Amino acid sequence: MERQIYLENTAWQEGLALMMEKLAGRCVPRNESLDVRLALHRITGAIVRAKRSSPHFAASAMDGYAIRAKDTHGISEREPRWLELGIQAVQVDTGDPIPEGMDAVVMLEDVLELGEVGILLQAPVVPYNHVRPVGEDIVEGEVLLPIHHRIRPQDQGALLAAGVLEVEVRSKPRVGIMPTGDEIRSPESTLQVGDIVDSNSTVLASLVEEWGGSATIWPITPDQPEKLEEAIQKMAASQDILVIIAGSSQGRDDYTSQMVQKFGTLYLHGVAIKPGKPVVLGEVQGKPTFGVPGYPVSAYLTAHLFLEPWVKHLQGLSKDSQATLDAVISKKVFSSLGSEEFVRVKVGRVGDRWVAAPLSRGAGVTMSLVRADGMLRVPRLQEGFHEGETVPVELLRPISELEETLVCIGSHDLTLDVLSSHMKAKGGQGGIASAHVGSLAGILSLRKGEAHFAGIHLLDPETGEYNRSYLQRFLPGRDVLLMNLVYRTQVFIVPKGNPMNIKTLADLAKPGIRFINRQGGSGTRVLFDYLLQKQGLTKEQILGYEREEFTHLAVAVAVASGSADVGLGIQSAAEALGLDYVFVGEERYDLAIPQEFMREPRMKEMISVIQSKAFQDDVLALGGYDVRDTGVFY
Ligand SMILES: Nc1nc2c(c(=O)[nH]1)N[C@H]1C(S)=C(S)[C@@H](COP(=O)(O)OP(=O)(O)OC[C@H]3O[C@@H](n4cnc5c(N)ncnc54)[C@H](O)[C@@H]3O)O[C@H]1N2
Ligand code: MOO
Repeated sequence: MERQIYLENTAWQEGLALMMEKLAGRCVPRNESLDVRLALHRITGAIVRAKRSSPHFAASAMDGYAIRAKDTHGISEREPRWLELGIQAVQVDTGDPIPEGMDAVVMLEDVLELGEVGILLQAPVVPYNHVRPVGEDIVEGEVLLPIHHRIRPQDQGALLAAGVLEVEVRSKPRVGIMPTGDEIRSPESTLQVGDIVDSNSTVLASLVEEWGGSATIWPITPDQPEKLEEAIQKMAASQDILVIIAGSSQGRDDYTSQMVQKFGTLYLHGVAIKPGKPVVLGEVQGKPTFGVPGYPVSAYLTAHLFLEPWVKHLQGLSKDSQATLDAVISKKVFSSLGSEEFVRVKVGRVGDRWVAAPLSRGAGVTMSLVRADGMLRVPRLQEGFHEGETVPVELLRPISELEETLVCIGSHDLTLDVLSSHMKAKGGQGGIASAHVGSLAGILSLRKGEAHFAGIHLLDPETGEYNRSYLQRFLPGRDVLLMNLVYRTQVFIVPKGNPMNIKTLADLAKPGIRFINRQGGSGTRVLFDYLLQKQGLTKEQILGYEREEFTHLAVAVAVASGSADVGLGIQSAAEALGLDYVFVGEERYDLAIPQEFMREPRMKEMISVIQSKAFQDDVLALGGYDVRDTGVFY
């Protein structure tokens, strides 16, 4: 098969519009009749009218007595009147039919006296008093629901009350999802090097279900043209929409676009978005067909941009617009010209403004989608955003949750995640949104009003003291409290068995030892530079000094994967990955909290969690932590 090496660079909106223009008229919604009791969340395919009135008989609205209103004319407190039971008054309960000839109900509590043969009234009653007339709620023939209405529980109630047992709904669009690739394995497989778990199929199928479709995941198909051809034809025969995962790019085994061309029409290969550029748009046997890129974030995003409108179209719906808010961006976002880039962000409200902190940009980083509170779009003809710029963010979580979230910008520590989940366990919706930028950058975020607190561990080489002098230097005149979160053990993280026999800092300068560093401004970097200086070593003597990671875990991963022999980091990160370590020293990890946020209920909540035994026990279980001052203010 010929390799295509040209990808288009069309705006995604144009790609979608082109596909709609070619196919929308031919692919239209279908209806089916469904038992109302099974119709929750389905979309009505026609106007629904009442088959009978409700109530269908005049009914008492209260417990009491049915009477004739005219029998009460002239009654007053001074001239009460007896109505004879069985003749002028008949006892009824709420919902009972009104007996023939009666036209009003007096409530039990409005009856002055109940005698053997009658009831004594002291006020007149108007006709239809406490009577629900026929059709009070629903009149036969009336429109109950419009077309293209998503059926809710209360709608089901009204339909049944109105005698409607079967309702015309849109058939769920059938979406076939085909994972492809020689390296793709089903989730339960034991993985060999090079194998990748098929996570995309489930993500896409669940999205389709959320959008009202019915998804079927096809067996994993290897990168062989004959196998792919057979599968795609079978899928086209039974499904309304086809999705082929991976093989969208230009590699040796990327066949999707040729396949679409062979069995149908290729409309477009490649749009100007990042991630998700190599998406394939076309039709096979008249069915809208999508080749979504294999990288999980790309697959998710292209599904939202292209597949969602089609799943909705086949139900007669259009895509809902996303709620947005304006947020101040916490760090510069650079984006290359020419592509619209979708950046995942954490969002929180600090003081009276919203702050957005960008997350990892990699198309393979699924956790960026898990952690994201919102999506920021960088327009095609823009090279990004400046730090501090106000930008619109599309929300991926309810705003009520975000209102309760505390924003922590600063150094990374594993106990922050434990803290956040303890806060959620207590019923808090928000928890902590943390961005890991290093201690110094965290202090600067406090200065700019972009965080509620910062996690910091900055050693002052002059005094050997932690943190306080940095606050004085960078936040002069600001009232910022320091609370200890933990003492933690810094270690040299080494592979299991310590094959390079690293014992002291001096060993790091030995020839061939590859070090992995932390970014400038991180507390661990400050500590490392301090240790080097104390030892009389220079950075030139450390191989890999220039190679930087942003978190302790990333350093541990570099050691675990064999790309570095040693890194400086916290003991818990080494333990989390089953690595060995060499003790370096204990350091103080504090939370710096501006006084003005201490009044916030969510901050008080966090402090009470930090001071709880349950939280501290979980911290100790991580290993490498000491909680002797946890929750103590200095
Ligand atoms: N020379 C070029 N290489 C690539 C380009 C390019 O323009 N020139 N584009 C890159 C971009 S951008 C993307 S996105 C990917 C698209 O890749 P494909 O759609 O062809 O997919 P694969 O290469 O097969 O896989 C990419 C990645 O995704 C993993 N994958 C695949 N299926 C699944 C699944 N069902 N569940 C989870 N993960 C999956 C796969 O194993 C790979 O790791 O191409 C770039 N390359
Ligand atoms: O388009 Mo790819 O999804 O940028 O990584």
